[in-house]
Amino acid sequence: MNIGVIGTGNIATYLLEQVNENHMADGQITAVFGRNMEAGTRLKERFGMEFYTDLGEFLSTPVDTVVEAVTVDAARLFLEEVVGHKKDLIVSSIGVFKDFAFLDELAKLAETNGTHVYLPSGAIGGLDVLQSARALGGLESVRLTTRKSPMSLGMETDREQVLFDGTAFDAVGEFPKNINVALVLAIAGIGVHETKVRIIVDPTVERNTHTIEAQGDFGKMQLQVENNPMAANPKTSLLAALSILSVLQNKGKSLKIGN
Ligand SMILES: NC(=O)C1=CN([C@@H]2O[C@H](COP(=O)(O)OP(=O)(O)OC[C@H]3O[C@@H](n4cnc5c(N)ncnc54)[C@H](O)[C@@H]3O)[C@@H](O)[C@H]2O)C=CC1
Ligand SMILES: O=C([O-])CC(=O)C(=O)O
Repeated sequence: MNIGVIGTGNIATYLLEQVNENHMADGQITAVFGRNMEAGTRLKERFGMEFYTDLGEFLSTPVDTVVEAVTVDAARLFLEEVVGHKKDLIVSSIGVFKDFAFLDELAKLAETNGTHVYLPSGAIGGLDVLQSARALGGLESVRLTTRKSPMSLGMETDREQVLFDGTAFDAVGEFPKNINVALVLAIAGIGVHETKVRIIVDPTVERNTHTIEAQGDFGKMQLQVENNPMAANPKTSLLAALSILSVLQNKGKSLKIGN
């Protein structure tokens, strides 16, 4: 598998380390697209892939799978063209699907082009439970409580404070770099306006902690992940990068685990 990566930041660099240096997936990152020439040249020298600042040129290379690792706003600019070029797509910035119609469009384009769009579970879990729970429409409520350190939220404070309490839709609008998890939860569950989100800044925690509570015909679920932040970008949890690596590892396999 020839893999392309959009982005030259933390997740992009982590994937280059794990795939090209440590051979932790069945394939090679052969091309990276980004806007930062200096970062791209540095990555090229270290990991041996090609670097492109032109998206069309990047997509004309023989990559079969593209990983997006930029930002919610930048993802909106690039994703359609990736699927349009008949590439499989793995999305990190799930917040881009706050516009649900865009996800629908992208999925239809992928179907027409015979490709796949992957939404990794990222920095959370429980998506299997939510999808099973809603199989007959009986999932009633989903709530996410996210607790992060001031550093992870890019702010300074010495007291615990609820920064946001509302819907997944509004959460992504206000915290696009911190709450992609709310969107994947909404997509797997009951939607962006029905999924409730609370974001708390807490100077006593080091880990990015996500607690998911769901209820429905199936019963109840409570799931908490306490994520170690990544050194290169403490806004992002290691589990988020690992989940993309895991999609790459499982992609070609005949055995699928979980729904
Ligand atoms: N799904 C999930 O659970 C999670 C998703 N994320 C998301 O994953 C994405 C990547 O995260 P990191 O690598 O940690 O972020 P990062 O900030 O380290 O890297 C993002 C890179 O995107 C580049 N970029 C921004 N706008 C661009 C544009 N218009 N064109 C080209 N490049 C552009 C920046 O230069 C930067 O290098 C972010 O959107 C982040 O919010 C992060 C954590 C969890
Ligand atoms: O990495 C995390 O813990 C969650 C995060 O930033 C996001 O969902 O955007």
